[in-house]
Amino acid sequence: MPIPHLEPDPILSRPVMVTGGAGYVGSHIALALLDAGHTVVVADNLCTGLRWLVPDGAAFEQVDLRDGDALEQIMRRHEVGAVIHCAASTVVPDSVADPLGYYGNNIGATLSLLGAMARAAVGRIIFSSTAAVYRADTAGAPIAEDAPTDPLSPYGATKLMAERMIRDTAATGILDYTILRYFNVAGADPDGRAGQSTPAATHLIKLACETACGHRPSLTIYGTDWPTPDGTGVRDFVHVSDLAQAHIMALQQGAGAARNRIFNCGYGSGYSVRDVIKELETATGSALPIQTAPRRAGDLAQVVADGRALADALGWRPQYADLSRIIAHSLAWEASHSTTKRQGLTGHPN
Ligand SMILES: NC(=O)c1ccc[n+]([C@@H]2O[C@H](COP(=O)([O-])OP(=O)(O)OC[C@H]3O[C@@H](n4cnc5c(N)ncnc54)[C@H](O)[C@@H]3O)[C@@H](O)[C@H]2O)c1
Ligand SMILES: O=c1ccn([C@@H]2O[C@H](COP(=O)(O)OP(=O)(O)O[C@H]3O[C@H](CO)[C@@H](O)[C@H](O)[C@H]3O)[C@@H](O)[C@H]2O)c(=O)[nH]1
Repeated sequence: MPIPHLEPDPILSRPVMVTGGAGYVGSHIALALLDAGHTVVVADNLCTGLRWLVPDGAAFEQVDLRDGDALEQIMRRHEVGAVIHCAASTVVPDSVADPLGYYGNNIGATLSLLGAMARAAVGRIIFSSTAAVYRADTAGAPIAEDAPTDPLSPYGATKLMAERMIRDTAATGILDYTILRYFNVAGADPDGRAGQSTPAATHLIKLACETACGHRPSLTIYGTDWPTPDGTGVRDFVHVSDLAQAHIMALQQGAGAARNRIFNCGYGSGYSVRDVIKELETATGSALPIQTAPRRAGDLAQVVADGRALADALGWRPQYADLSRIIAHSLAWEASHSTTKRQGLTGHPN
């Protein structure tokens, strides 16, 4: 059979813009892009991001995405070919307290970004979405991409609306998209180049590692009466470096298998809050100080991905699908970057 002649994808020879690239997930994506040989431009207003998390090899543009004119100029100046859109306000309870702030930032930034992409003829977007778009009563069994959506929180609603804006824009033919719905992101770069340093983070593994390193007095377990094997919440923790690889694959297959698709990003395995605590205690060799409290408003018993589509369609092969490695990498980052956290500094501690 003749071997088909595949044209090189012209988008891939141009720089990639990472919005939110000074944040937790975006900084790992920027590193993975650089490792894969791409030219990277980070666009971030540093509202929660940290300048020192932007890798040295990436260009940095401090810009609020809602300033569409500035964004368009940056895209033109760098000749950007594709955008990985991670920038957002991300804390679920904050979105309940301040829905208009969340709609303003997450919808406003995506609207402005899509407009700038249209004007600057940037033809591909990879979007950071979330498991929080799914309807709450789908939780229990692993969730596939065709499960019903109906977000519980304003945060989830902003992400679902942004997905819709992206799909409607793609339908006009001016760009292609891949939407990645992340489950619970955790871990840190295995080589210690990046990790979660967001001030006032709320994620379980981050807070557990802060407790293990003595930066907070105890970890609170929210709810011990969930209908799960040990009574605590169950989640699908995905290593941030595996997640970053999913973005590279989506970008590189954006004209093929990833074109105009939605994928869950999770391993399909659930671990409870108590599993996380046990794993951390094994890693440190000491007991973690713990308190218990009632269920947190808006929480679900179990949220686990059916992640087969990403593996089947794009060939995603996670390297760190193992809670002990996720915790080891998180702990190493927390221990080595403790100075920043303790002193509330924004500069790099080293
Ligand atoms: N961390 C998770 O568990 C998780 C799970 C699901 C989805 N996500 C999504 O992944 C993305 C990244 O999340 P993260 O955990 O890295 O959060 P983060 O807060 O560390 O990063 C967000 C970044 O976006 C920047 N930003 C926000 N609004 C901006 C604006 N208007 N203009 C320019 N920059 C702006 C911030 O400064 C920050 O650097 C978000 O879209 C989030 O919704 C994260
Ligand atoms: O101090 C803590 C923090 C969390 N938990 C529990 O740990 C689990 C995970 O909580 P958390 O790490 O806060 O993540 P989620 O609430 O599951 O939400 C995350 O995962 C979603 C995707 O599933 C994303 O959309 C959200 O942005 C992200 O915060 C839940 O059962 C919580 O009740 C505790 O018991 N104690």
